[in-house]
Amino acid sequence: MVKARKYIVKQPFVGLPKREDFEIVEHQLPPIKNGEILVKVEWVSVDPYMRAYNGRFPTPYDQFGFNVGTVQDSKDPRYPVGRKVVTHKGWCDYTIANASSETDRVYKLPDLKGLNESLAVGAVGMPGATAYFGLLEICKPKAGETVVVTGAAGAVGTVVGQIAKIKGCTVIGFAGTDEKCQWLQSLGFDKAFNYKTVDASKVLKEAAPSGIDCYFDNVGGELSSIIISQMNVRGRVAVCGSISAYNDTSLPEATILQTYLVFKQLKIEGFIVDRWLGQWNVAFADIIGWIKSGKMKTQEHVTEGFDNIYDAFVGMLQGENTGKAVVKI
Ligand SMILES: NC(=O)C1=CN([C@@H]2O[C@H](COP(=O)(O)OP(=O)(O)OC[C@H]3O[C@@H](n4cnc5c(N)ncnc54)[C@H](OP(=O)(O)O)[C@@H]3O)[C@@H](O)[C@H]2O)C=CC1
Ligand SMILES: C/C=C/C(C)=O
Repeated sequence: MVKARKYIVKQPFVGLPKREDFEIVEHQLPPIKNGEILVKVEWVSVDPYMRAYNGRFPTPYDQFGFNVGTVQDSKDPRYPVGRKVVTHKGWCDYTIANASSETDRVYKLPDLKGLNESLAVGAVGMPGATAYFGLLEICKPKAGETVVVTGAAGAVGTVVGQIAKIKGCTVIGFAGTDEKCQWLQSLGFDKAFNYKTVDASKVLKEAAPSGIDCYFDNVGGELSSIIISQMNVRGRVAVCGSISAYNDTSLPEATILQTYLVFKQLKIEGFIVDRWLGQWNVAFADIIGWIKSGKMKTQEHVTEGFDNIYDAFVGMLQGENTGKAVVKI
């Protein structure tokens, strides 16, 4: 019998999630049954969707999310002892998973060719696939076009901007500190602006005098309205998320965008990365190749310790991370 720990969400979040919204529960895992594996978790991911999806589930629920671990015991021959796996079993130190369960979402760790295993919840995981398919399938950027990305210094945004550079675009990022903006420029972004201090409308007119062709929207809100208002005819917007509003308790006032959508004939499309679930490996192979060849750089914001997952989560929502926020268990 293995003693395990996990985080349970006890009550719906109101505004920024509070420590008391969670409870750490210690429990004995039963012996595994046929088709199950026992996994020792090594890396846990903290992501914005854990906030965004909170209202959809009745409480209490086990905090879901991707993690990386090693199979310790197995009654599934596809996943022998020692096999590295990704699961969606969330914030826990040991877990029992079933690879045939849609919610457990077990898959073999991709061949990372020597890269850090934690990347399997970042650039070579769900966030990387989000960037890859959202940009390439919805924005469809062409060489020479101008791409803007918000949330640019985060897990998804850093990959979006670097893929756009690889595709020959001019890339403008928005992020929440001057340090993040300097780092983005060191990655090859043509311009990066601190959305908290600049006049976004003004800096965009200067940085993209011929207008914006593609916008990868991670944040929503007024910043996105300003960006969309400066798009070129037939511009494409991939709406990935709206983190600026996840902690809001009331609907904010909104700029009317229809004028721009109509007269600029914009295409604006929301998406969930699972649309391309069967093709994630294609994204992972390209991203691993770009990292190995030096065309793409990754950075992680690592928090140590199971007891600190809540702090890592709230820190990420408040912008403490540069690159992907992960927790080492
Ligand atoms: N559609 C899909 O399938 C998916 C969507 N997403 C979405 O992509 C977005 C980015 O996720 P991810 O890369 O994992 O997270 P990040 O690594 O970017 O972390 C979140 C970042 O959001 C920024 N942020 C917080 N509050 C605000 C605000 N009020 N305005 C602007 N930015 C803010 C912070 O950076 P800063 O310092 O710059 O403010 C923070 O670091 C989210 O909206 C998420 O929900 C993610 C995965 C899949
Ligand atoms: C799968 C993730 C979705 C969002 C909105 O973050």
